[in-house]
Amino acid sequence: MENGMLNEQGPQKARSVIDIRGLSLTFETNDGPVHALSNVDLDIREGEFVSFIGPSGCGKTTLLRVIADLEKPTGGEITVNGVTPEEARLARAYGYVFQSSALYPWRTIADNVALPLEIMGLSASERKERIARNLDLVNLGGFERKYPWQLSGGMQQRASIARALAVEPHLLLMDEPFGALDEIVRDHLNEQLLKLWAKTDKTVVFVTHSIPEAVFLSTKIVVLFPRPGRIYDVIESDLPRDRTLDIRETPEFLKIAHRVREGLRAGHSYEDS
Ligand SMILES: Nc1ncnc2c1ncn2[C@@H]1O[C@H](COP(=O)(O)OP(=O)(O)OP(=O)(O)O)[C@@H](O)[C@H]1O
Repeated sequence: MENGMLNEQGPQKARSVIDIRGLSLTFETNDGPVHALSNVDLDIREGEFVSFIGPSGCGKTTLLRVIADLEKPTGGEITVNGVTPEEARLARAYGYVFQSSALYPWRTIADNVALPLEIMGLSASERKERIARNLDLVNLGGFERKYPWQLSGGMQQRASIARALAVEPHLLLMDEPFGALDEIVRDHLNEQLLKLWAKTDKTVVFVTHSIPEAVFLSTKIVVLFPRPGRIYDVIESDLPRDRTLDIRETPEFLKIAHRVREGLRAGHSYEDS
């Protein structure tokens, strides 16, 4: 089963941001080759919120890292904003949010957000303005002088999102940013992230293990399969873009969640349990 329901509301006509054709990546290891990705085709358009979901080891993080030019593919084609991932990285085309917040404990929240801006060579006044604006966007205004260890896990992740946003990329790459948080905090951050997405009109690529998270957030859900890592299903969501958590009780939501679960079941092996 590949390529599903067509989305009448989706941004089909929008500009292509990520274009992937026949992409493969094989890691050579002491135990032989690991086919992390095999023959992946994917088109991500401006303004979409795309989630990668699949069993452990199916290549979700690897695919995100290829987009970010943190891994080189061994076959196929990929463009990001119409150029190579390396050119896109050098042009600071994306912000990257890691699984753990990856904030520097010896820097205040403001100084953590400032770091990429210092590397970009922005002036002190421009840095200050961007720090304030992006901390406000994630509701962390007033926490500039705190150190990461003085904040909760959810606040730390919001700070790392502010840091990724501060370079003002149109593309946000997020690798399980809320995976380590409890469900209530995760729900709250999911809502905030959707609001932020609506407000800033970014393209988001988001890795998750959670079906409700993927369905709640996404305009498109990509279900991956392991050994070798490949795309099993692409689901274009027909949920309205403007959503609140209540939508999770609706038949439309449950229908999509069911289809994602079917895909995950098909790709799951009991070795993973
Ligand atoms: N640097 C590496 N060297 C060798 N093998 C690797 C490397 N990085 C990833 N792999 C392998 O590639 C496959 C895909 O890994 P990846 O981390 O992308 O999966 P994932 O779907 O993100 O998994 P998880 O959900 O557990 O984070 C796995 O079999 C993994 O062991």
